[in-house]
Amino acid sequence: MTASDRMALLPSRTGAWAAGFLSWGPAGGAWSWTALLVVVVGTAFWALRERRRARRAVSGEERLRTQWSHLPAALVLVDDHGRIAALNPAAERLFGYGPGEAAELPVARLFPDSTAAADPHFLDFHRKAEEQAAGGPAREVHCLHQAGHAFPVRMAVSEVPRGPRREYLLLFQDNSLEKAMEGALQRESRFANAVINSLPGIFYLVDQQGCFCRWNRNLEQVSGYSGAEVEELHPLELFRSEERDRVSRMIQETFDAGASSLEADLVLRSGEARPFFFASFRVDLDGDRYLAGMGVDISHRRHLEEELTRLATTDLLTGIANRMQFEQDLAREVGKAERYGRPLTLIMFDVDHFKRVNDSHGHESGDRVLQEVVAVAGTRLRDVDILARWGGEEFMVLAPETGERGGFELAERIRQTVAEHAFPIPEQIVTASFGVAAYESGEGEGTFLRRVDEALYRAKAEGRDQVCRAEPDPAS
Ligand SMILES: Nc1nc2c(ncn2[C@@H]2O[C@H](COP(=O)(O)OP(=O)(O)OP(=O)(O)O)[C@@H](O)[C@H]2O)c(=O)[nH]1
Repeated sequence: MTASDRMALLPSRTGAWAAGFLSWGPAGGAWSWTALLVVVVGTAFWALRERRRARRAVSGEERLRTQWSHLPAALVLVDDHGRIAALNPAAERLFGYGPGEAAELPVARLFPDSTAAADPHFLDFHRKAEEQAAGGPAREVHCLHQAGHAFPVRMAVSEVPRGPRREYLLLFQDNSLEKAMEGALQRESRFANAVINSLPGIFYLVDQQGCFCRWNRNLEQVSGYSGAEVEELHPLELFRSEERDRVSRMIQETFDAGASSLEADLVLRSGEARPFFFASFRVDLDGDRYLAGMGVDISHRRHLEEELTRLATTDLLTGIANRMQFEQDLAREVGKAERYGRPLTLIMFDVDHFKRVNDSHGHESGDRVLQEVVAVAGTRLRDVDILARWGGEEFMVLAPETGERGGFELAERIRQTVAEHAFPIPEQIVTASFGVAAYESGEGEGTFLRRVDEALYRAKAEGRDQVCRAEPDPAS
């Protein structure tokens, strides 16, 4: 098929014109073909360029529109009359408006009255845009949801030049999640503080430099130090100087082994020392180590323990040391006498014919006599001497730093005082018999006791109301 044939296929008038054009010319139509080719190719290039340009323009606009629609941040365009020119979908969702619903509304509708009341220039977006451009921070504001509730957001404003007029782009970042987390954190912190403050004892958290990081109200109330003073305190300052090594070791042990406990006296601001039980444990937090712990006031327990010890070691009738306590004292003093070669004397005495006192005046009177014997004997003793009830109507005096002669004289003084004392039992003289033994190096408590007992026995046998010296131990 020739070109003419092809043209013939075109609609009649165009075909006729084209067929004429193509057959015109000196080269039998060849020039016309070339010209046509140039025109067609040129037109095609022009059309292609225009199409690309148009496509570029369209795609730029589309891209903007896509970004406007898909940006997670909420954007509101406001004209210089304070009317909303446009909201992106994120803004519509944030403020609760349907598509296009908020257009043309006054922008003030997006904020609660309280916001404007708090800042009369709040709606002066020009000023805000200038502040923002000068590096001012995005501000936290409250916005108004279409449903009527206010919510916190962060707002940044920028000015968009639009010919002689201005528009403002408001960018909102919903920080309600941030606020909710902040609130949750504050609640957590309040909860932790409430727990710490409701602990029955004192709570402390100390870092490795020995600074108090946290503590509860009890610590301030019990110690008498204010919060500001606690901040300046080193934990060791709360203990007596002689206990600081022990406390220091506990602190080290806690950091090394993870936990430890100790009983020590807490020295209060007033200077009073109060016994506490401390249980501490190590806390590893963000690469740092802390010592956390609790201290419980054990004054009551300590008092009960002391009371129990007193009851266990004291004779209830007379209030002096009982036999168990005396045996401990004797062992200790004998040990000292052996170690330092110092003199030690033991006196044992027994109320004479005490059975008769009971029989004649009753057991209660007998008790009173025993109490008065102790009181009377006590007047003759030094502070270092130990008076104890050995059992029944038998008593012991242990006189450290006292030889046989001094011990004999002491026993004689006690004997005389008892014999001269007016006991509350009419017509009956109360006397006592005494044995005295000076400690012999190496004999031990057993022999020492046996010798003094034998001396007392002799005093009884030889007529009572007298003092007898102990014989030396035949085995020594
Ligand atoms: N009231 C009273 N009597 C006690 C107590 N302990 C022991 N007695 C009495 O002390 C008396 C001791 O009597 P004896 O051992 O016979 O000795 P004594 O009568 O003192 O005679 P001699 O020791 O030989 O001079 C007994 O009657 C005991 O009941 C006490 O705590 N209170």
